[in-house]
Amino acid sequence: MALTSETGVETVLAVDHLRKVYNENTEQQNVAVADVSFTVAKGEFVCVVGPSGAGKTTLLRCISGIAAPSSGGVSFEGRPLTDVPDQLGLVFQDYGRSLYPWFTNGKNVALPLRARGVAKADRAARVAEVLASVGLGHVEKQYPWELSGGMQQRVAIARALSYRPQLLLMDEPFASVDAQTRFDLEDLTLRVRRDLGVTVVLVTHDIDEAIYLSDRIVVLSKNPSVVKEIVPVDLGADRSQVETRSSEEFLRLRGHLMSLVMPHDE
Ligand SMILES: Nc1ncnc2c1ncn2[C@@H]1O[C@H](COP(=O)(O)OP(=O)(O)OP(=O)(O)O)[C@@H](O)[C@H]1O
Repeated sequence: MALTSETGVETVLAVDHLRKVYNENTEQQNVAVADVSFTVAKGEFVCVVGPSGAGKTTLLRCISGIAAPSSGGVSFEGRPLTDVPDQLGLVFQDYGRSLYPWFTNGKNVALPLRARGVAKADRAARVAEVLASVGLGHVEKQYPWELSGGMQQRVAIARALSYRPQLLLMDEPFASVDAQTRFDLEDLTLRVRRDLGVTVVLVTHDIDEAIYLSDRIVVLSKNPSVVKEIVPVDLGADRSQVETRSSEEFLRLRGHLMSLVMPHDE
């Protein structure tokens, strides 16, 4: 049964005293995540920030069920996570390696649907719908290498959304594109999240990006990481790149987050 928070909103994800040690009990032992706990409510947008090497990617691997925690755990919709759940969409930084160059964009988007046994006619309709939702209805028959980097990442986002996930996990998804494309992809992600009601957890190095996108920001300490602070972002539902980023509240949050993640504060 799904848990509910004090506010009565359903908790989709609960990370409970998660610890991840690589190469445990060997000379190469490395505590990547020391002790991290937080929850994510249904429909919420949560960003995870922290210094380089803090264990952000490791945390996301554990949340997605790709890697097993050394201790502590993750619950998804009230059930302990033991595998990669079907209701999960994943988007990584490296779209160049996540799309298959020998498949058309449409076929790339259809892959998870095939894996889940969705019938051919439904697959075709779903692919067309989801590519249109990221503004790429016209590239279905083309190949990834015929598109710009930003367009390829939109195809990767469409693929993650194709099976209508409850939870979208994104690891530095906009780090490999230029600044203007990055703003466009941020706005696309906010729109998709609003239209589909999907819950999002996104890892980023970029404090401004985290503030622009989030309802709450989980700030990790330097490695081995613990949660330093969970910062609520009270910027309203309607955000715009120019106005939101120049608002007083945005600048206040930026100052606060900088003081949390800068090395002198450790
Ligand atoms: N597969 C692995 N095997 C062993 N150690 C690993 C592995 N993956 C990551 N690590 C180590 O775990 C620590 C945390 O790495 P991780 O990539 O999770 O951090 P990060 O916060 O995402 O880093 P960055 O911000 O630089 O991308 C680092 O010391 C890294 O070397």
